[in-house]
Amino acid sequence: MSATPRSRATDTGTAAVEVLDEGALVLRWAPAGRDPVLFVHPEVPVRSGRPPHAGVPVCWPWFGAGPQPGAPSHGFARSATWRHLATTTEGGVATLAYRLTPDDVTHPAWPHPYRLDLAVTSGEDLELSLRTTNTGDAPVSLGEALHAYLAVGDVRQVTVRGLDGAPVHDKVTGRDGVHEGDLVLTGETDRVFRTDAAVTVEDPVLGRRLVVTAEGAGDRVVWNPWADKGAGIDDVGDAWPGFVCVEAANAAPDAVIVAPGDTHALTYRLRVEDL
Ligand SMILES: O=P(O)(O)OC[C@H]1O[C@H](O)[C@H](O)[C@@H](O)[C@@H]1O
Repeated sequence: MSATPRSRATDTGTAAVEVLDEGALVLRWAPAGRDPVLFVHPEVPVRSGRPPHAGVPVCWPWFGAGPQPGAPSHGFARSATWRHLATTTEGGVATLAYRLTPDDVTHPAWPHPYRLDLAVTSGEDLELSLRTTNTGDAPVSLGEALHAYLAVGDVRQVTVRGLDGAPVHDKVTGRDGVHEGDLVLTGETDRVFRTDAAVTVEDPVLGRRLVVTAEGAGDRVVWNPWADKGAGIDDVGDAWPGFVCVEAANAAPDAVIVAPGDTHALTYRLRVEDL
């Protein structure tokens, strides 16, 4: 059995946060007095060498299937061990800084020089800022996502708001269209919405509303595998009703081009409100 990955936990009294060095994955976050906001399977342990379906995986430098056959789903950053640069706390807010460069990991499917920085800020809100710097001398194409697993009481009872009017690609049916109204999930859901709108998840079971805002990302992805597909994912299994992924992404064909010397920033913010 593989080892438990190294994690860093900080509780400022305002919020508690835990981040794994592997994937720079925010595994847990909860403002003081609140239930956990991110999904983690209640019984299946997180293990080294296997990116968990939990917390906030960093998908980078592509989203979904890779540019070459055999390239890992969602890129190579989520299975790499990032360098922890610092943890600082000030006024009840903790910030953890992580970095990844080609000295740490490369992949033949994306053979470009880069510097990737993730700053995780845990206070009354959770904020993740993912900054990609092109340190080479040619433009690069970048796909990415901050793939948050939001913990909910029962995914069948939540209402996802904010997507009305957005062009949508349904990865389950292969169809394109325009989304109308609120989104209520009634089966396997895997949709890429071309919008940068704020998205809220109203959860009557836990009596709370999760508010997601993001910048630097042209897409919002909503995913839940439902029972059949969930059964084939060992750290989802029958816990599938306990989350909905609301991801901020630049998914193909909305990958971004980063010019030499430039930095592209993707920021994801999460807030909890009472219903
Ligand atoms: O199992 P993974 O590689 O972590 O991917 C989990 C899911 O991530 C995203 O939400 C994609 O849109 C889905 O198509 C994919 O199934």
